[in-house]
Amino acid sequence: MRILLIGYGKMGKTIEQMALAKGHQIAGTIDHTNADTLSSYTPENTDVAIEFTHPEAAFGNISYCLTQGIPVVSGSTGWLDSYSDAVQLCLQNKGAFFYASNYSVGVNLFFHFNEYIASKMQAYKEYQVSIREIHHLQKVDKPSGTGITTAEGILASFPDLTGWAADDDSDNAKLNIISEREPDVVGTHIVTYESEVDKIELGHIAHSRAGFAEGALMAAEWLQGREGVYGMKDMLNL
Ligand SMILES: NC(=O)C1=CN([C@@H]2O[C@H](COP(=O)(O)OP(=O)(O)OC[C@H]3O[C@@H](n4cnc5c(N)ncnc54)[C@H](OP(=O)(O)O)[C@@H]3O)[C@@H](O)[C@H]2O)C=CC1
Ligand SMILES: O=C(O)C1=N[C@H](C(=O)O)C[C@H](O)C1
Repeated sequence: MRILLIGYGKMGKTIEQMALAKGHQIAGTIDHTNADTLSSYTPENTDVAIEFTHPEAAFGNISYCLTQGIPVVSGSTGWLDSYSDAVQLCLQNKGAFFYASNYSVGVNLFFHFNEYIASKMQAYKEYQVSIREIHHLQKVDKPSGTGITTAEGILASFPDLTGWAADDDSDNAKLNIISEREPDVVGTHIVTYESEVDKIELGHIAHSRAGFAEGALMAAEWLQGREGVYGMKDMLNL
């Protein structure tokens, strides 16, 4: 595949290495220094775009790909207020759009187990549930996209909770997502159910960015020849 890397930072560079090792070609790379060159990419020179940028840039990049007919895989977080607009654009243009807050297969298994555990734990009101996410100091958004997806998986089974709160345990009707930033942490997510007498935890710790890159490349390959809006549950049959 000829892959356009929109975002050539930590993720873009990890995906580039892995894509080349698998025999794919890099159609081009986009960062702040050459953002104006995005308009030179079309389905004639690009089979798929993989977009890992920034909350402010993601929707514009995805919109460009969908209106031009370039299948797009995005992993950017912090822009999901515009997700339904991206879905509309994809459907209007008969395009192909794949989105995941986290491309690691391990995290998607964690999401699956999280939903199952929440469906059991909702009956045990003595437990207080919370989420903790820990990331590197360069991360610009909080809570993490993965933290929010984890919260949504819990909230589906907890009708008494009215939503999630970012770093705020003052409202017991909200699921608190605690965000911590520490040097060099790739991505850690922990769900805790705590009572007076004990504690149950489910966690995922990423050792490197390889799992994210592998999943994004798998999604780019899987998206070839498809039309519509997809996520990891579709690809992994979870
Ligand atoms: N879904 C998943 O599995 C994962 C998602 N992520 C998410 O992916 C995103 C990127 O992460 P990461 O690679 O670590 O971040 P980096 O900061 O390392 O890289 C971001 C890249 O995007 C470029 N960029 C930012 N804004 C613009 C813009 N307006 N126009 C063009 N290029 C732009 C930056 O360019 P420049 O360097 O010139 O500023 C840089 O090349 C984040 O939202 C993160 O949360 C991260 C890991 C896994
Ligand atoms: O910014 C990161 O690094 C990561 N971002 C994603 C998120 O916000 O969930 C995924 C992963 O945890 C790494």
